[in-house]
Amino acid sequence: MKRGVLCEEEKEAKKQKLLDQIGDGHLPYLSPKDDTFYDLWRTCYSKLTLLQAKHINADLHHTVQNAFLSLLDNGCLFQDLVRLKGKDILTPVSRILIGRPGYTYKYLNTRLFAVPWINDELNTQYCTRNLLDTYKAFSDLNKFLYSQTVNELQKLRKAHKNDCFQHFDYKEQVKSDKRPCTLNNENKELHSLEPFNVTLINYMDPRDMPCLKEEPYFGMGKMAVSWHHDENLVEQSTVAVYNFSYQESAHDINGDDKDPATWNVGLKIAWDIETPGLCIPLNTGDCYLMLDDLNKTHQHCVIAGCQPRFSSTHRVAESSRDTFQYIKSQCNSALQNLHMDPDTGAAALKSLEPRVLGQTEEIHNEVEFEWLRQFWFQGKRYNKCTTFWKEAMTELENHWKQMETMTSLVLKAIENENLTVDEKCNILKNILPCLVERQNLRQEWRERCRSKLAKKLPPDQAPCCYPYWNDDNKSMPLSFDLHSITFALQNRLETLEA
Ligand SMILES: O=C(O)CCC(=O)C(=O)O
Ligand SMILES: [Fe+2]
Repeated sequence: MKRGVLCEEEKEAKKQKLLDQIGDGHLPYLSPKDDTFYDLWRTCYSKLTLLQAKHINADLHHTVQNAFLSLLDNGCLFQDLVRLKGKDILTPVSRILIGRPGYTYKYLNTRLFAVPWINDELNTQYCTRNLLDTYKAFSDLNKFLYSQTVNELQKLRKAHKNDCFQHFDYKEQVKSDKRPCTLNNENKELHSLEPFNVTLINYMDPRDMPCLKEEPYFGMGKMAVSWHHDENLVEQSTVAVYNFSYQESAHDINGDDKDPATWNVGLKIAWDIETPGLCIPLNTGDCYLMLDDLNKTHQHCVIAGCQPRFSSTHRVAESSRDTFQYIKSQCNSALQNLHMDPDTGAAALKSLEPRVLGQTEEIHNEVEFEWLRQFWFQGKRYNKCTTFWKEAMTELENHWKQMETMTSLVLKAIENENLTVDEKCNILKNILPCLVERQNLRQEWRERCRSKLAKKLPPDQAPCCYPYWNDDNKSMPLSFDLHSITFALQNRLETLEA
Protein backbone atom coordinates (compact mmCIF):
# COMPACT_ATOMS: atom_id res chain seq x y z
CA MET A 1 0.00 0.00 0.00
CA LYS A 2 1.26 3.47 -0.88
CA ARG A 3 1.99 5.75 2.04
CA GLY A 4 -0.69 8.31 2.73
CA VAL A 5 -3.32 6.33 0.85
CA LEU A 6 -6.20 5.06 2.93
CA CYS A 7 -6.86 1.37 2.58
CA GLU A 8 -10.34 0.05 1.81
CA GLU A 9 -11.20 -0.78 5.43
CA GLU A 10 -10.07 2.62 6.72
CA LYS A 11 -12.11 4.38 4.05
CA GLU A 12 -15.15 2.28 4.83
CA ALA A 13 -14.84 3.05 8.58
CA LYS A 14 -14.42 6.77 7.89
CA LYS A 15 -17.41 6.78 5.55
CA GLN A 16 -19.52 4.96 8.12
CA LYS A 17 -18.53 7.55 10.75
CA LEU A 18 -19.67 10.37 8.47
CA LEU A 19 -22.96 8.63 7.80
CA ASP A 20 -23.46 8.11 11.54
CA GLN A 21 -22.79 11.80 12.20
CA ILE A 22 -25.37 12.75 9.59
CA GLY A 23 -27.87 10.33 11.11
CA ASP A 24 -31.30 10.43 9.51
CA GLY A 25 -30.87 13.95 8.18
CA HIS A 26 -29.04 15.21 5.14
CA LEU A 27 -26.20 17.65 4.61
CA PRO A 28 -26.97 20.79 2.61
CA TYR A 29 -26.16 21.00 -1.10
CA LEU A 30 -26.71 23.77 -3.60
CA SER A 31 -28.12 23.72 -7.12
CA PRO A 32 -28.76 26.64 -9.55
CA LYS A 33 -32.04 27.54 -7.87
CA ASP A 34 -30.14 28.49 -4.70
CA ASP A 35 -28.97 32.12 -4.44
CA THR A 36 -25.48 31.29 -3.28
CA PHE A 37 -24.91 28.48 -5.79
CA TYR A 38 -22.48 30.46 -7.97
CA ASP A 39 -20.61 31.84 -4.95
CA LEU A 40 -20.05 28.35 -3.64
CA TRP A 41 -18.97 27.15 -7.09
CA ARG A 42 -16.49 30.04 -7.44
CA THR A 43 -14.96 29.59 -4.01
CA CYS A 44 -14.93 25.89 -3.25
CA TYR A 45 -15.37 24.23 -6.63
CA SER A 46 -13.43 26.64 -8.85
CA LYS A 47 -11.60 23.85 -10.66
CA LEU A 48 -14.88 22.56 -12.05
CA THR A 49 -15.65 24.19 -15.40
CA LEU A 50 -18.84 23.81 -17.38
CA LEU A 51 -18.71 24.22 -21.16
CA GLN A 52 -22.22 24.81 -22.41
CA ALA A 53 -23.42 22.96 -25.50
CA LYS A 54 -24.16 26.19 -27.36
CA HIS A 55 -20.46 27.12 -27.36
CA ILE A 56 -19.47 23.90 -29.10
CA ASN A 57 -19.42 23.44 -32.87
CA ALA A 58 -22.65 21.86 -34.20
CA ASP A 59 -20.75 19.45 -36.47
CA LEU A 60 -18.85 18.06 -33.52
CA HIS A 61 -22.09 17.54 -31.57
CA HIS A 62 -23.58 15.77 -34.58
CA THR A 63 -20.59 13.46 -35.11
CA VAL A 64 -20.19 12.59 -31.44
CA GLN A 65 -23.88 12.01 -30.77
CA ASN A 66 -24.16 9.70 -33.79
CA ALA A 67 -21.09 7.86 -32.59
CA PHE A 68 -22.69 7.23 -29.17
CA LEU A 69 -25.81 5.84 -30.86
CA SER A 70 -23.67 3.70 -33.14
CA LEU A 71 -21.94 2.11 -30.12
CA LEU A 72 -25.38 1.26 -28.76
CA ASP A 73 -26.66 -0.09 -32.10
CA ASN A 74 -23.58 -2.26 -32.52
CA GLY A 75 -23.89 -3.71 -29.02
CA CYS A 76 -20.51 -2.33 -27.95
CA LEU A 77 -21.48 -1.18 -24.42
CA PHE A 78 -21.15 -3.60 -21.52
CA GLN A 79 -21.95 -3.72 -17.84
CA ASP A 80 -18.82 -4.66 -15.89
CA LEU A 81 -18.66 -7.34 -13.22
CA VAL A 82 -16.36 -5.32 -10.96
CA ARG A 83 -14.95 -6.30 -7.60
CA LEU A 84 -15.62 -3.98 -4.70
CA LYS A 85 -14.77 -4.78 -1.05
CA GLY A 86 -14.27 -8.45 -1.96
CA LYS A 87 -17.67 -8.71 -3.64
CA ASP A 88 -18.60 -8.93 -7.32
CA ILE A 89 -21.02 -6.23 -8.45
CA LEU A 90 -22.57 -5.59 -11.83
CA THR A 91 -22.31 -1.87 -12.66
CA PRO A 92 -25.65 -0.20 -13.54
CA VAL A 93 -23.79 1.73 -16.23
CA SER A 94 -22.60 0.06 -19.44
CA ARG A 95 -19.16 0.98 -20.69
CA ILE A 96 -16.52 0.75 -23.35
CA LEU A 97 -12.98 2.12 -23.29
CA ILE A 98 -11.69 3.81 -26.44
CA GLY A 99 -8.18 5.16 -26.75
CA ARG A 100 -4.63 4.89 -27.94
CA PRO A 101 -3.78 1.49 -29.48
CA GLY A 102 -2.62 -0.92 -26.78
CA TYR A 103 -3.78 1.17 -23.81
CA THR A 104 -5.81 -0.21 -20.93
CA TYR A 105 -7.41 1.38 -17.88
CA LYS A 106 -8.04 -0.26 -14.55
CA TYR A 107 -10.99 0.66 -12.36
CA LEU A 108 -12.45 -1.34 -9.47
CA ASN A 109 -10.04 -4.22 -10.11
CA THR A 110 -11.18 -4.49 -13.70
CA ARG A 111 -8.82 -3.88 -16.58
CA LEU A 112 -10.65 -2.42 -19.55
CA PHE A 113 -8.91 -2.82 -22.90
CA ALA A 114 -9.11 0.23 -25.15
CA VAL A 115 -10.55 -0.17 -28.61
CA PRO A 116 -8.05 1.80 -30.73
CA TRP A 117 -9.58 5.12 -31.76
CA ILE A 118 -7.39 5.36 -34.81
CA ASN A 119 -5.06 2.88 -36.34
CA ASP A 120 -2.96 4.03 -39.22
CA GLU A 121 -1.21 0.73 -39.84
CA LEU A 122 -4.03 -1.78 -40.06
CA ASN A 123 -7.52 -1.31 -41.33
CA THR A 124 -8.65 -4.85 -40.69
CA GLN A 125 -9.25 -4.34 -37.03
CA TYR A 126 -12.87 -3.32 -37.13
CA CYS A 127 -15.87 -5.33 -38.10
CA THR A 128 -17.43 -2.54 -40.10
CA ARG A 129 -16.47 0.74 -41.67
CA ASN A 130 -19.15 2.31 -39.55
CA LEU A 131 -17.34 1.39 -36.34
CA LEU A 132 -14.09 2.83 -37.64
CA ASP A 133 -15.83 6.21 -38.02
CA THR A 134 -17.47 5.77 -34.63
CA TYR A 135 -14.17 5.38 -32.80
CA LYS A 136 -12.60 8.19 -34.77
CA ALA A 137 -15.36 10.54 -33.58
CA PHE A 138 -14.08 10.09 -30.03
CA SER A 139 -10.57 10.86 -31.13
CA ASP A 140 -11.89 14.13 -32.61
CA LEU A 141 -13.79 14.87 -29.41
CA ASN A 142 -10.62 14.08 -27.49
CA LYS A 143 -8.64 16.68 -29.42
CA PHE A 144 -11.34 19.27 -28.87
CA LEU A 145 -11.61 18.62 -25.14
CA TYR A 146 -7.86 18.69 -24.79
CA SER A 147 -7.64 22.13 -26.44
CA GLN A 148 -10.39 23.38 -24.11
CA THR A 149 -8.54 21.95 -21.14
CA VAL A 150 -5.34 23.73 -22.09
CA ASN A 151 -7.29 27.02 -22.34
CA GLU A 152 -9.00 26.52 -19.02
CA LEU A 153 -5.76 25.62 -17.28
CA GLN A 154 -4.19 28.80 -18.60
CA LYS A 155 -7.11 30.81 -17.19
CA LEU A 156 -6.74 28.98 -13.94
CA ARG A 157 -3.06 29.76 -13.78
CA LYS A 158 -3.77 33.46 -14.40
CA ALA A 159 -6.45 33.55 -11.73
CA HIS A 160 -4.10 31.77 -9.40
CA LYS A 161 -1.35 34.32 -10.03
CA ASN A 162 -3.76 37.18 -9.39
CA ASP A 163 -4.94 35.54 -6.21
CA CYS A 164 -1.38 35.12 -5.02
CA PHE A 165 -0.58 38.71 -5.96
CA GLN A 166 -3.63 40.03 -4.12
CA HIS A 167 -2.88 37.82 -1.25
CA PHE A 168 0.62 39.26 -1.14
CA ASP A 169 -0.74 42.82 -1.22
CA TYR A 170 -3.32 42.30 1.45
CA LYS A 171 -1.47 39.76 3.44
CA GLU A 172 -2.04 41.63 6.65
CA GLN A 173 -5.75 42.03 6.12
CA VAL A 174 -6.72 38.63 4.82
CA LYS A 175 -7.08 36.09 7.55
CA SER A 176 -6.04 32.69 6.33
CA ASP A 177 -9.31 31.08 7.40
CA LYS A 178 -11.24 33.51 5.23
CA ARG A 179 -9.29 32.68 2.10
CA PRO A 180 -11.34 30.99 -0.55
CA CYS A 181 -10.56 27.37 -1.30
CA THR A 182 -8.73 28.31 -4.52
CA LEU A 183 -5.79 29.69 -2.59
CA ASN A 184 -4.91 26.51 -0.83
CA ASN A 185 -1.87 25.48 -2.80
CA GLU A 186 -0.21 28.69 -3.82
CA ASN A 187 3.29 27.42 -4.17
CA LYS A 188 2.50 24.22 -5.94
CA GLU A 189 3.15 23.70 -9.63
CA LEU A 190 -0.27 23.41 -11.28
CA HIS A 191 -1.58 20.56 -13.44
CA SER A 192 -0.43 17.99 -15.96
CA LEU A 193 -0.61 19.00 -19.63
CA GLU A 194 -0.36 15.50 -21.03
CA PRO A 195 -3.07 14.82 -23.62
CA PHE A 196 -5.87 12.41 -22.69
CA ASN A 197 -4.94 8.88 -23.74
CA VAL A 198 -8.30 7.13 -23.26
CA THR A 199 -11.98 7.86 -22.88
CA LEU A 200 -14.31 5.72 -20.82
CA ILE A 201 -17.76 5.83 -22.38
CA ASN A 202 -20.75 5.42 -20.06
CA TYR A 203 -24.33 4.62 -20.98
CA MET A 204 -27.44 4.04 -18.93
CA ASP A 205 -31.17 4.00 -19.61
CA PRO A 206 -32.81 4.61 -16.20
CA ARG A 207 -35.89 2.68 -17.28
CA ASP A 208 -33.76 -0.49 -17.33
CA MET A 209 -32.44 0.21 -13.81
CA PRO A 210 -35.30 0.59 -11.35
CA CYS A 211 -33.17 -0.15 -8.29
CA LEU A 212 -30.55 2.60 -8.24
CA LYS A 213 -29.11 3.59 -4.84
CA GLU A 214 -30.17 6.86 -3.20
CA GLU A 215 -27.38 9.41 -2.79
CA PRO A 216 -26.72 9.01 0.97
CA TYR A 217 -25.12 12.28 2.21
CA PHE A 218 -27.14 15.09 0.67
CA GLY A 219 -30.26 13.40 -0.69
CA MET A 220 -29.41 14.46 -4.24
CA GLY A 221 -31.42 11.64 -5.84
CA LYS A 222 -30.75 8.27 -7.45
CA MET A 223 -27.14 7.61 -8.33
CA ALA A 224 -26.08 6.08 -11.65
CA VAL A 225 -22.46 6.32 -10.46
CA SER A 226 -21.72 6.49 -6.70
CA TRP A 227 -19.32 8.92 -5.04
CA HIS A 228 -15.73 8.29 -6.10
CA HIS A 229 -12.39 9.70 -7.16
CA ASP A 230 -11.30 8.50 -10.60
CA GLU A 231 -8.51 5.97 -10.03
CA ASN A 232 -5.26 5.32 -11.83
CA LEU A 233 -4.84 8.73 -13.42
CA VAL A 234 -1.67 10.74 -13.86
CA GLU A 235 -1.38 13.02 -10.86
CA GLN A 236 -3.08 16.42 -11.22
CA SER A 237 -4.45 15.50 -14.63
CA THR A 238 -7.79 16.82 -15.82
CA VAL A 239 -10.86 14.68 -16.57
CA ALA A 240 -13.10 16.08 -19.32
CA VAL A 241 -16.67 14.81 -19.80
CA TYR A 242 -19.12 15.16 -22.70
CA ASN A 243 -22.76 14.65 -21.68
CA PHE A 244 -25.47 13.42 -24.06
CA SER A 245 -28.99 12.56 -22.99
CA TYR A 246 -31.72 11.90 -25.50
CA GLN A 247 -35.40 10.99 -25.98
CA GLU A 248 -38.23 12.43 -24.00
CA SER A 249 -39.68 10.37 -21.21
CA ALA A 250 -42.46 11.04 -18.74
CA HIS A 251 -41.13 8.71 -16.10
CA ASP A 252 -39.44 10.49 -13.19
CA ILE A 253 -37.38 8.48 -10.75
CA ASN A 254 -36.19 11.39 -8.59
CA GLY A 255 -39.34 12.94 -7.17
CA ASP A 256 -40.55 16.35 -8.22
CA ASP A 257 -38.36 18.99 -6.57
CA LYS A 258 -35.90 18.94 -9.44
CA ASP A 259 -36.33 19.13 -13.19
CA PRO A 260 -37.18 15.49 -13.80
CA ALA A 261 -35.50 15.31 -17.17
CA THR A 262 -31.99 16.37 -16.30
CA TRP A 263 -29.00 14.39 -15.23
CA ASN A 264 -26.69 16.02 -12.68
CA VAL A 265 -23.11 15.71 -11.66
CA GLY A 266 -22.68 15.93 -7.88
CA LEU A 267 -19.50 17.18 -6.25
CA LYS A 268 -18.30 17.27 -2.69
CA ILE A 269 -15.03 17.87 -0.91
CA ALA A 270 -13.63 14.54 0.19
CA TRP A 271 -14.19 13.80 3.91
CA ASP A 272 -15.66 17.27 4.53
CA ILE A 273 -19.13 17.75 5.99
CA GLU A 274 -18.84 21.53 6.53
CA THR A 275 -18.87 22.66 2.90
CA PRO A 276 -22.20 22.13 1.11
CA GLY A 277 -22.21 19.80 -1.87
CA LEU A 278 -22.77 21.06 -5.40
CA CYS A 279 -25.25 19.62 -7.87
CA ILE A 280 -24.80 20.75 -11.48
CA PRO A 281 -27.52 20.00 -14.05
CA LEU A 282 -26.21 18.81 -17.40
CA ASN A 283 -28.03 19.65 -20.59
CA THR A 284 -27.47 17.56 -23.64
CA GLY A 285 -24.17 18.47 -25.31
CA ASP A 286 -22.76 20.17 -22.20
CA CYS A 287 -19.23 19.27 -21.16
CA TYR A 288 -17.62 19.62 -17.78
CA LEU A 289 -13.93 19.65 -16.88
CA MET A 290 -12.50 18.53 -13.56
CA LEU A 291 -9.28 20.53 -13.77
CA ASP A 292 -5.91 19.89 -12.19
CA ASP A 293 -6.18 18.20 -8.77
CA LEU A 294 -9.98 18.55 -8.40
CA ASN A 295 -10.36 14.78 -8.78
CA LYS A 296 -8.03 14.32 -5.83
CA THR A 297 -9.44 16.92 -3.44
CA HIS A 298 -13.08 16.31 -4.35
CA GLN A 299 -15.31 13.34 -5.10
CA HIS A 300 -17.99 13.22 -7.76
CA CYS A 301 -21.08 11.18 -8.48
CA VAL A 302 -23.68 11.06 -11.23
CA ILE A 303 -27.35 11.60 -10.40
CA ALA A 304 -29.66 9.95 -12.90
CA GLY A 305 -32.27 11.91 -14.80
CA CYS A 306 -35.06 10.12 -16.58
CA GLN A 307 -33.69 9.95 -20.10
CA PRO A 308 -31.19 7.47 -21.48
CA ARG A 309 -27.82 9.13 -21.24
CA PHE A 310 -24.27 8.75 -22.54
CA SER A 311 -21.07 10.35 -21.37
CA SER A 312 -17.53 10.26 -22.74
CA THR A 313 -14.99 10.76 -19.96
CA HIS A 314 -11.55 11.67 -21.29
CA ARG A 315 -8.60 11.03 -19.01
CA VAL A 316 -4.85 10.65 -18.72
CA ALA A 317 -4.62 7.05 -17.57
CA GLU A 318 -1.49 6.20 -15.61
CA SER A 319 0.03 3.85 -18.16
CA SER A 320 3.48 2.76 -16.98
CA ARG A 321 2.35 -0.87 -16.48
CA ASP A 322 -0.84 -0.74 -18.46
CA THR A 323 -0.10 -0.94 -22.16
CA PHE A 324 0.24 -3.90 -24.48
CA GLN A 325 3.67 -2.55 -25.45
CA TYR A 326 4.74 -2.69 -21.79
CA ILE A 327 3.57 -6.24 -21.06
CA LYS A 328 5.07 -7.50 -24.34
CA SER A 329 8.44 -6.12 -23.35
CA GLN A 330 8.10 -7.70 -19.89
CA CYS A 331 7.44 -11.07 -21.55
CA ASN A 332 10.40 -10.63 -23.87
CA SER A 333 12.69 -9.89 -20.97
CA ALA A 334 11.50 -13.02 -19.11
CA LEU A 335 11.91 -15.19 -22.21
CA GLN A 336 15.52 -14.06 -22.57
CA ASN A 337 16.35 -16.78 -20.08
CA LEU A 338 14.88 -19.53 -22.27
CA HIS A 339 17.02 -21.33 -24.81
CA MET A 340 15.32 -23.39 -27.52
CA ASP A 341 17.58 -25.85 -29.29
CA PRO A 342 17.09 -25.10 -33.01
CA ASP A 343 17.66 -28.76 -33.99
CA THR A 344 15.79 -30.71 -31.35
CA GLY A 345 13.38 -28.01 -30.18
CA ALA A 346 14.34 -28.87 -26.61
CA ALA A 347 13.90 -26.08 -24.06
CA ALA A 348 16.50 -25.16 -21.42
CA LEU A 349 17.11 -22.34 -18.97
CA LYS A 350 20.20 -20.22 -19.64
CA SER A 351 20.73 -19.15 -16.04
CA LEU A 352 19.67 -20.56 -12.67
CA GLU A 353 20.41 -17.29 -10.89
CA PRO A 354 17.66 -17.13 -8.17
CA ARG A 355 16.92 -13.45 -8.79
CA VAL A 356 16.43 -14.04 -12.53
CA LEU A 357 14.18 -17.04 -11.87
CA GLY A 358 12.13 -15.04 -9.37
CA GLN A 359 11.65 -12.19 -11.85
CA THR A 360 10.46 -14.61 -14.53
CA GLU A 361 7.86 -16.05 -12.18
CA GLU A 362 6.68 -12.53 -11.30
CA ILE A 363 6.23 -11.65 -14.95
CA HIS A 364 4.50 -15.01 -15.46
CA ASN A 365 1.93 -13.95 -12.83
CA GLU A 366 1.64 -10.46 -14.25
CA VAL A 367 0.81 -11.63 -17.77
CA GLU A 368 -1.52 -14.35 -16.51
CA PHE A 369 -3.56 -12.35 -13.98
CA GLU A 370 -3.29 -8.75 -15.11
CA TRP A 371 -3.80 -9.54 -18.80
CA LEU A 372 -5.02 -13.01 -19.88
CA ARG A 373 -7.49 -13.68 -17.08
CA GLN A 374 -8.67 -10.06 -16.92
CA PHE A 375 -9.35 -10.23 -20.66
CA TRP A 376 -11.16 -13.57 -20.72
CA PHE A 377 -13.17 -12.72 -17.62
CA GLN A 378 -14.88 -10.15 -19.82
CA GLY A 379 -16.01 -12.95 -22.15
CA LYS A 380 -15.97 -12.49 -25.87
CA ARG A 381 -17.23 -8.93 -25.73
CA TYR A 382 -14.23 -7.41 -27.51
CA ASN A 383 -14.89 -9.47 -30.67
CA LYS A 384 -17.82 -7.20 -31.38
CA CYS A 385 -15.71 -4.07 -31.31
CA THR A 386 -12.21 -4.85 -32.58
CA THR A 387 -9.81 -7.66 -33.46
CA PHE A 388 -6.90 -5.78 -31.90
CA TRP A 389 -7.10 -7.46 -28.50
CA LYS A 390 -7.81 -11.00 -29.71
CA GLU A 391 -4.56 -10.87 -31.69
CA ALA A 392 -2.70 -9.26 -28.81
CA MET A 393 -3.95 -11.94 -26.39
CA THR A 394 -2.89 -14.77 -28.72
CA GLU A 395 0.60 -13.32 -28.68
CA LEU A 396 0.64 -12.97 -24.89
CA GLU A 397 -0.75 -16.46 -24.44
CA ASN A 398 2.10 -17.92 -26.48
CA HIS A 399 4.61 -16.11 -24.28
CA TRP A 400 2.77 -17.22 -21.15
CA LYS A 401 2.83 -20.84 -22.31
CA GLN A 402 6.59 -20.66 -22.72
CA MET A 403 6.77 -19.37 -19.16
CA GLU A 404 4.83 -22.46 -18.01
CA THR A 405 7.67 -24.43 -19.60
CA MET A 406 10.20 -22.26 -17.79
CA THR A 407 8.54 -22.93 -14.43
CA SER A 408 8.59 -26.66 -15.11
CA LEU A 409 12.31 -26.42 -15.97
CA VAL A 410 13.10 -24.71 -12.65
CA LEU A 411 11.25 -27.44 -10.77
CA LYS A 412 13.25 -30.11 -12.63
CA ALA A 413 16.49 -28.25 -11.90
CA ILE A 414 15.76 -28.31 -8.17
CA GLU A 415 15.23 -32.08 -8.39
CA ASN A 416 18.13 -33.03 -10.60
CA GLU A 417 20.92 -30.52 -10.93
CA ASN A 418 24.13 -30.55 -9.06
CA LEU A 419 23.16 -27.62 -6.95
CA THR A 420 24.23 -27.03 -3.37
CA VAL A 421 21.64 -26.97 -0.59
CA ASP A 422 22.10 -23.21 -0.34
CA GLU A 423 21.51 -22.71 -4.03
CA LYS A 424 18.35 -24.80 -3.94
CA CYS A 425 17.07 -22.89 -0.90
CA ASN A 426 17.72 -19.58 -2.59
CA ILE A 427 15.90 -20.61 -5.73
CA LEU A 428 12.94 -21.89 -3.73
CA LYS A 429 12.75 -18.71 -1.67
CA ASN A 430 12.67 -16.64 -4.84
CA ILE A 431 10.01 -18.60 -6.69
CA LEU A 432 7.74 -20.05 -4.00
CA PRO A 433 5.84 -16.86 -3.09
CA CYS A 434 4.99 -16.40 -6.80
CA LEU A 435 3.77 -19.98 -7.14
CA VAL A 436 1.61 -19.72 -4.02
CA GLU A 437 0.16 -16.47 -5.31
CA ARG A 438 -0.49 -18.11 -8.70
CA GLN A 439 -2.34 -20.97 -7.06
CA ASN A 440 -4.47 -18.58 -4.94
CA LEU A 441 -5.28 -16.24 -7.80
CA ARG A 442 -6.19 -19.11 -10.14
CA GLN A 443 -8.72 -20.35 -7.58
CA GLU A 444 -10.06 -16.82 -7.04
CA TRP A 445 -10.57 -16.16 -10.75
CA ARG A 446 -12.13 -19.59 -11.21
CA GLU A 447 -14.66 -18.83 -8.48
CA ARG A 448 -15.42 -15.40 -9.89
CA CYS A 449 -16.20 -17.01 -13.25
CA ARG A 450 -18.65 -19.40 -11.59
CA SER A 451 -20.52 -16.81 -9.49
CA LYS A 452 -24.29 -16.41 -9.75
CA LEU A 453 -23.94 -12.96 -11.30
CA ALA A 454 -21.45 -14.27 -13.86
CA LYS A 455 -23.91 -16.94 -14.94
CA LYS A 456 -26.64 -14.37 -15.55
CA LEU A 457 -24.66 -12.49 -18.20
CA PRO A 458 -25.55 -12.95 -21.88
CA PRO A 459 -23.48 -15.72 -23.59
CA ASP A 460 -21.15 -13.36 -25.45
CA GLN A 461 -20.24 -11.61 -22.20
CA ALA A 462 -20.12 -14.63 -19.90
CA PRO A 463 -16.76 -14.81 -18.10
CA CYS A 464 -14.40 -17.50 -19.40
CA CYS A 465 -11.99 -19.13 -16.98
CA TYR A 466 -9.17 -19.16 -19.49
CA PRO A 467 -6.53 -20.53 -19.74
CA TYR A 468 -7.86 -23.68 -18.08
CA TRP A 469 -6.75 -27.26 -18.72
CA ASN A 470 -7.13 -30.74 -17.28
CA ASP A 471 -4.28 -32.82 -15.96
CA ASP A 472 -4.52 -35.16 -18.95
CA ASN A 473 -3.69 -32.30 -21.33
CA LYS A 474 -0.24 -33.40 -22.52
CA SER A 475 0.52 -30.10 -24.23
CA MET A 476 0.79 -28.38 -20.85
CA PRO A 477 3.96 -28.94 -18.83
CA LEU A 478 2.32 -28.32 -15.42
CA SER A 479 -1.12 -28.72 -13.86
CA PHE A 480 -3.61 -25.89 -13.58
CA ASP A 481 -3.97 -26.66 -9.89
CA LEU A 482 -0.63 -26.02 -8.22
CA HIS A 483 -1.71 -27.02 -4.75
CA SER A 484 0.27 -30.28 -4.51
CA ILE A 485 3.34 -28.69 -6.14
CA THR A 486 3.48 -25.71 -3.77
CA PHE A 487 2.80 -27.99 -0.81
CA ALA A 488 5.70 -30.28 -1.77
CA LEU A 489 8.02 -27.32 -2.41
CA GLN A 490 7.25 -25.79 0.98
CA ASN A 491 8.11 -29.11 2.67
CA ARG A 492 11.22 -29.34 0.56
CA LEU A 493 12.37 -25.89 1.65
CA GLU A 494 11.74 -26.67 5.30
CA THR A 495 13.72 -29.93 5.03
CA LEU A 496 16.62 -28.23 3.24
CA GLU A 497 16.74 -25.47 5.82
CA ALA A 498 16.54 -27.87 8.80
O1 LIG B 1 -20.82 10.22 -16.58
C1 LIG B 1 -20.27 11.13 -15.97
O2 LIG B 1 -20.62 12.31 -16.03
C2 LIG B 1 -19.09 10.79 -15.08
C3 LIG B 1 -18.90 9.34 -14.94
C4 LIG B 1 -17.77 9.05 -14.03
O3 LIG B 1 -17.62 9.65 -13.01
C5 LIG B 1 -16.79 8.05 -14.42
O4 LIG B 1 -16.96 7.38 -15.43
O5 LIG B 1 -15.78 7.92 -13.70
FE1 LIG C 1 -15.57 9.49 -12.36
